[in-house]
Amino acid sequence: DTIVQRFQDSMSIDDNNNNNKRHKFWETQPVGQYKDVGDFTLIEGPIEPPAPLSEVKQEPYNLPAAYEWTTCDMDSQETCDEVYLLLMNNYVEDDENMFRFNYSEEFLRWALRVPGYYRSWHIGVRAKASKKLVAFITAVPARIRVNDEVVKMAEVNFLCVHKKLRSKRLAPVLIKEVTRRVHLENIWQAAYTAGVVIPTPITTCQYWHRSLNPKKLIDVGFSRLGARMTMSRTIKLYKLPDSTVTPGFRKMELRDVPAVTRLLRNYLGQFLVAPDFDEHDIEHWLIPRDNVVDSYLVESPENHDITDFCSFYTLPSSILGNQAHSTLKAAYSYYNVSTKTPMPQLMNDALIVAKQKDFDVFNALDIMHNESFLKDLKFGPGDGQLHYYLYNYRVRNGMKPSELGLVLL
Ligand SMILES: CCCCCCCCCCCCCC(=O)SCCNC(=O)CCNC(=O)[C@H](O)C(C)(C)COP(=O)(O)OP(=O)(O)OC[C@H]1O[C@@H](n2cnc3c(N)ncnc32)[C@H](O)[C@@H]1OP(=O)(O)O
Ligand SMILES: CNCCCN(C)c1ncc(F)c(N2CC(C(=O)NCc3cnc4ccccn34)C2)n1
Repeated sequence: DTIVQRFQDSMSIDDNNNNNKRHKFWETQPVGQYKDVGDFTLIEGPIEPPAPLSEVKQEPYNLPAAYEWTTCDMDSQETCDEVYLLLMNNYVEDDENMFRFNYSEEFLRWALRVPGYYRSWHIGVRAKASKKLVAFITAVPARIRVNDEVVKMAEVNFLCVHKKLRSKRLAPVLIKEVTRRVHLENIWQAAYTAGVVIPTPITTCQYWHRSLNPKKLIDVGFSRLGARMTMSRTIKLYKLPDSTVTPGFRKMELRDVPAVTRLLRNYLGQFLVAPDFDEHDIEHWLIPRDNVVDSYLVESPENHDITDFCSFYTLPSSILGNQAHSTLKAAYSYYNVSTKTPMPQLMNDALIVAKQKDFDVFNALDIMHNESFLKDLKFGPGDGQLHYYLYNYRVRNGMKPSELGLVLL
């Protein structure tokens, strides 16, 4: 057992070629573990059975003495302001710390007050002395179909610890507390996404970006001038018509909910993992809301059938340390269905509307059938990957992004 051998052992990647990072918290959780990858004896479905509610821990987990739990009532303007500011100053940044998500207050109310939501799942941590909000995590109920099983799940999001309280193992406490509160409602599975790799992604998606305001994107460092390209040539390359081209293309309205529900349920049925939306869900998630979500459909001029649908949500980013621009206005592709209008034409109309609304960039993941329009419509691959996770539910290995029909905010 020479020094060299010990060094080699420490540097060895473990047997199934995953990074040999220790996950002291995630190794204790009912999630696919790295050692399970490639083990085809494991069957699809829950990893642990539900526990009797009497066995669920009744009281909250312990926090460090200086901190206390708080439930964030998003109906309260004051609390909503606190949540907005915590996230605006401490939420997800890109690897070069040039941008930070700036979810708006109306977006947060939309994302959190969903049909059947539990206020107790909007969890904050305050410093006892100052009452300052220093951490946050949320869950909302959702019915997610995995293959042929519709499972009641919690969608977990907005996990955030103030920059000054990082690397103190607070995140595992927040995750255990939201898990406990979800268990109290007799729900045993969850879905979540993250830019980080933890045990174990069910699939990993690539972000693609379509420039709408290339000059600003280059000025702020979001994109770079292409080789052998001038700025004027770049602006011309991304130019879009002033108005949409598809006959019957119009904004979605309340009266369209039944038809859009049928269209979207039918479309999402083909993916391995997808939401099981009913009309109430569709009304909440897809009726247009200024600065939050935009939805359009194609109503056939002949017989008034609704044949196609497209939608995107508004998620600006703060631009950190740029004199000329403070905000990047980004649209994120949401749910799109094409049964008559070719996907590239439908999504080009979405780009045209986004440009009309002064968005700087239109982002899309390579999930569902998005690959069918990404290249045609001049999207470029981004540097950000988004990993999808299920908690306490095993899916068969090697799911592809194109088999995924779920978009989290
Ligand atoms: C049945 C119901 C179940 C419900 C729950 C389902 C699970 C939900 C899971 C959450 C879904 C969230 C979905 C979103 O919101 S993804 C967006 C996450 N938020 C941000 O990135 C905002 C900026 N960053 C921060 O605020 C902090 O860095 C956070 C809070 C992220 C970590 O704080 P900090 O940096 O101070 O670290 P620590 O010392 O406290 O803790 C270190 C431990 O935490 C693990 N870690 C780090 N980042 C993440 C992450 N994004 N998901 C899961 N785990 C994460 C890490 O691997 C390590 O564990 P292990 O590697 O040693 O094992
Ligand atoms: C938990 N909810 C997951 C979804 C949150 N979403 C939208 C997200 N999660 C991770 C990402 F990697 C990401 N990307 C969009 C791509 C992008 O635009 N990258 C440049 C950029 C501009 N602004 C920011 C802010 C933060 C990170 C990268 N940024 C990469 N999007």
